[in-house]
Amino acid sequence: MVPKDITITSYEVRDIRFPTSKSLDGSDAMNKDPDYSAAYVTFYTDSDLIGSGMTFTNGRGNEVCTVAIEALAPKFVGKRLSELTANMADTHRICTGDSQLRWIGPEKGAIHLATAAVINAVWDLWAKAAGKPVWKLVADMTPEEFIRCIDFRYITDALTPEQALEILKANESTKHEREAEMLEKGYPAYTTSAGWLGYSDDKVRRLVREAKAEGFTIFKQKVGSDKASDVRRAALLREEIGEDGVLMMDANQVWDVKEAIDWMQDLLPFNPLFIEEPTSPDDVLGHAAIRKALYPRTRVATGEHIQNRIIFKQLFQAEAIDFCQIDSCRVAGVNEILAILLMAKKFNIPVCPHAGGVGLCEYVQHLSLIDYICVSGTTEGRVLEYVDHLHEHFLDPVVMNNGRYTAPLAPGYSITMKKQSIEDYTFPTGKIHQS
Ligand SMILES: C[C@H](O)[C@@H](O)[C@@H](O)[C@H](O)C(=O)O
Ligand SMILES: [Mg+2]
Repeated sequence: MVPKDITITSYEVRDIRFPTSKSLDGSDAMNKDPDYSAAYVTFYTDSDLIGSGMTFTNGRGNEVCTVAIEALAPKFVGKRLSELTANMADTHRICTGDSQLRWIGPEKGAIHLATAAVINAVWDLWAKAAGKPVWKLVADMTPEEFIRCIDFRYITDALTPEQALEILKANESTKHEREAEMLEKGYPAYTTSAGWLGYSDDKVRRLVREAKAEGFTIFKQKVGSDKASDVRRAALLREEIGEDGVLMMDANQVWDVKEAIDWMQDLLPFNPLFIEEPTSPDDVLGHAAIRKALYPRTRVATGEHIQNRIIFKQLFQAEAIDFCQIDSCRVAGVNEILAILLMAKKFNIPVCPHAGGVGLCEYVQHLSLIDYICVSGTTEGRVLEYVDHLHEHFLDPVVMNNGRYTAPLAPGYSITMKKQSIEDYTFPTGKIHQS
């Protein structure tokens, strides 16, 4: 039974790790043997409902993030859901404005990853209480309710609340058409999981063929470790996907600015749509320089390590990127994402969310639907990342159909893990970690 207003009564934090390094799933030039991990929080309430949230890390990063979540979660105990959701911008500041903690951010690093976990858990609870998936909860908001979720501090020089309202109001009367279209067709996706760096050429070839048979036409290749093998792999991928297939490349931050420009000269003949994370995520002007040197032969994408809305603002202002790859749990959850979606719309940059990790596909399907239905109003030039790993651990896993995400219908944020998976993969006590 769901009482009229529910109260958070306690929380639990888990360090959940999946040994993906054994198969090199998720491997790239910077993260050679990642263990996909979730620093996972559950809010228990005085009802049957629970709020689930997580942030993504690789392996031992979980040790730090679970402690950071422990520092934030107690602030939510005793709070009524209605008081947290009445003004989500204020709820954001419960985490980002605590002067006992703010010094270790602000709004970046482990404390911000932890903020994402707890804020997303509130969204999960809110949506479950409303009986809707998160995307629908947001799609049903008025423009005024939508912008009440956003902390506009530090971004009003690029986007004012009034301008945000204007964007949302312009889409209001046609929202239901786009919602119906998404329910019918789903959101277009690309796959990264055929192209992990540590896979053999034979495995890549087999996985590309399988993905093509499943309806995928857009593929991402990992680059940046060894130029000769990048070129060989790119030729293999082009051969498999043909000139009509779309190829993306991802360097995961391994290069200096000039090195990125030079290295890409040998890969440009394979016609990559973009080069992702060519250099440090903090280097706004470096991205701008790389973009200037390579445009229009290829474009620049980044976002999975962009720490907050402020850096996204600067990337937009500096014309440093062509694709904005929001990450659902690096910035502070749905609230901050809404701010970034609106800025991207204003600067006319397509949003193609990052999803290479555990739970990220489950999260971002909601965000792309919100983007399409409420903010951008188009899927043109937009495609949502998909990786084919670990979905079986979630109660409401993503459902793919012909290379598209099917709109999720279950109430919540699709991020609640199965009890057995939580037990088995909790580090170090879970059964999976005993051998
Ligand atoms: C370690 C991870 O698998 C990354 O390689 C992954 O997030 C990747 O950058 C991506 O774009 O999906
Ligand atoms: Mg990437």
